[in-house]
Amino acid sequence: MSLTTTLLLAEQVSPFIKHVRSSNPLVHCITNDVVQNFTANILLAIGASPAMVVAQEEVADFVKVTDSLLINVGTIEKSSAQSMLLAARTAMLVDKPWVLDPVAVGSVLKFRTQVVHSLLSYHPTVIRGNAAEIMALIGHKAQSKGVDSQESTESALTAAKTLADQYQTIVAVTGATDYVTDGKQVYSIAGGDVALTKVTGTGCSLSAMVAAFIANSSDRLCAAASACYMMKKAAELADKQQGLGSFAVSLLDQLSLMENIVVKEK
Ligand SMILES: Nc1ncnc2c1ncn2[C@@H]1O[C@H](COP(=O)(O)OP(=O)(O)OP(=O)(O)O)[C@@H](O)[C@H]1O
Ligand SMILES: Cc1ncsc1CCO
Ligand SMILES: [Mg+2]
Repeated sequence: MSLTTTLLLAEQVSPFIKHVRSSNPLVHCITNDVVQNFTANILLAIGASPAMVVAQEEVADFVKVTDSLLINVGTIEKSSAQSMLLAARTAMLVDKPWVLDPVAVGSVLKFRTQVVHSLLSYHPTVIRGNAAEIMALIGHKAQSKGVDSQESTESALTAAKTLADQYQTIVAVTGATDYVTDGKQVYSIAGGDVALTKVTGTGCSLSAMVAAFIANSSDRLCAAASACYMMKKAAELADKQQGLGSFAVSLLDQLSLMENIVVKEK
């Protein structure tokens, strides 16, 4: 299976950034306890409206009135798992785009792995994960350390294409270079900064950004890739001199200031 990889260009990204700001999508987030606040602020910075609604009694009704849904299994428990399954099933039934972030899925953490496999049957629009997570989803052995990948995205590219084909979905596998594929086409996005791996929740928040970008979009592949591009570009522009705390704030600043991709291609 050899597919050509296309470099995503700045001019392809700008319309998606503008679309999110002008349409202000309501993004329903069922995400982990570590990243709730950071994720909400990142969504606000790009012009989306976050809402963290988790109760089993509420998720089905809420999915129907939102523009997209994010499910992230990072700190999954029995009760939140039921909410995730109900929300994903509803999203499929009412045709709402949704993103699955399969945090730390794999052989060690059996409960989340089982739930993630059930969630896959509800047809996620996009799966966004690091290399180890994407490899684990198709049963490949992958090196990871808790929530962090120790695999390159290049070694996960075949797994990403297989997964996209198998579930008729879009897979975004992120790392030093991000690859976004629907199994037919692959976009690659290089750059960013390694500082992104030193602040918790950048991947989780990127998954939320992908949810915002695919809302009300007819080109979901390019929309998902554009979200990846925006995160990398903001990290390049953010201040890395003052330490990681300031970097996290500066990343939010850069996302909030970005109206366009005005930076020259490398
Ligand atoms: N070595 C690297 N150089 C540049 N950017 C990177 C590197 N590794 C990851 N990134 C970027 O960091 C962001 C998060 O991706 P990553 O694959 O680390 O997600 P994750 O493991 O799910 O993260 P988290 O657990 O923090 O949510 C993405 O924008 C990705 O492009
Ligand atoms: C650190 C951590 N643990 C569970 S979820 C999460 C956030 C980054 O994935
Ligand atoms: Mg992750």
